[in-house]
Amino acid sequence: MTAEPIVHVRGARRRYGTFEAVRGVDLDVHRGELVALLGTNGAGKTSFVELVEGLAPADGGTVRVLGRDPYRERRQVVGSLGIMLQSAGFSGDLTVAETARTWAGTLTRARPPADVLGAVGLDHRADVRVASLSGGEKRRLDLALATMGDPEVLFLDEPTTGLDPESRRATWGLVQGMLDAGTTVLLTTHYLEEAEQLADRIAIMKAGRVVRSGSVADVVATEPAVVELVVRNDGGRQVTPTAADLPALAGVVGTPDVDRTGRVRLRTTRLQDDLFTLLQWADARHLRLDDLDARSASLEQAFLALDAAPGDTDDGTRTRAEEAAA
Ligand SMILES: Nc1ncnc2c1ncn2[C@@H]1O[C@H](COP(=O)(O)OP(=O)(O)OP(=O)(O)O)[C@@H](O)[C@H]1O
Repeated sequence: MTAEPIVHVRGARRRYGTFEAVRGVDLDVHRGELVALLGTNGAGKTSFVELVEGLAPADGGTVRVLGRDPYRERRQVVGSLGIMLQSAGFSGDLTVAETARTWAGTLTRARPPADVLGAVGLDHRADVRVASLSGGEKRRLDLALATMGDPEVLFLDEPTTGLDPESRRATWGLVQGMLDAGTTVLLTTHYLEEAEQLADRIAIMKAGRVVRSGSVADVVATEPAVVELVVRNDGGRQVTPTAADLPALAGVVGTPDVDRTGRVRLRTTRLQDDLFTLLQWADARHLRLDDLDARSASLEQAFLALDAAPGDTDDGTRTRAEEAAA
């Protein structure tokens, strides 16, 4: 039997007045797994994550963390959660060390503050006032505090925004270490590379709904691969085929494009089958496929295609755009 997911959400909804920011979201996160929530600005990620963090009540649906309602049974779960918000709002007057010690005092069990600050590379800044930290250093302090209680479940809302590439990689290493130790993580991010690096599964939100979810490979597979090539005859001379000269391809999307230089470019949902057909076609005609470049879509291409696709919002509630138009 599959163990109960650590985070289990069905049909979650959240409204601000008449505007519905979270519109029936389902999501499971299993023990030791990292799920990354992606989506453009305003997609509803933070509004959703706050429901799971127990910071706001859902206006509909079921939200469970460690088997409990994180809002109504907050006292029972809060000690097992680590929460890194987009802006934590610590007092700027305290030093980094004082902030860490104060935070440790609020936890039932806390790792030594010096260890936690060391893990995020802030040990040498311990005596600096929080107000004097750079944006990236503040993010790292937020992460240190979120992980100080060795949480079973860690919520990270854009944890590496504003970090330089080195600190970003250091953060990924720290999160990976926590995953290896069995922590369950729900992460929101705008960095697709971060999701590719860390996530077991991703969920892409758009206008309050999850429009695609699965492993990165699953999500990327929904977007056509691209094939580019130049055709030459057996004497090495370039031949410029028209789209009609090319063989029928089972997975081709749209019409193959032949540019001014004779380079053929097509998109296909059946890369292997269509490459095989093209190679057979060329072989039978004593042609060569030169400069052949066949590549699966990137996560960025899949993400942008989903964002560009028209949304389905016909359920009686208003999206932001509909609100503005009303
Ligand atoms: N307190 C609020 N009152 C009214 N509308 C809100 C409130 N908080 C968020 N919204 C709206 O809800 C929608 C979703 O916002 P949310 O912050 O959840 O998106 P997000 O995906 O986290 O965006 P970002 O990537 O920019 O952080 C947006 O249209 C936002 O303007």
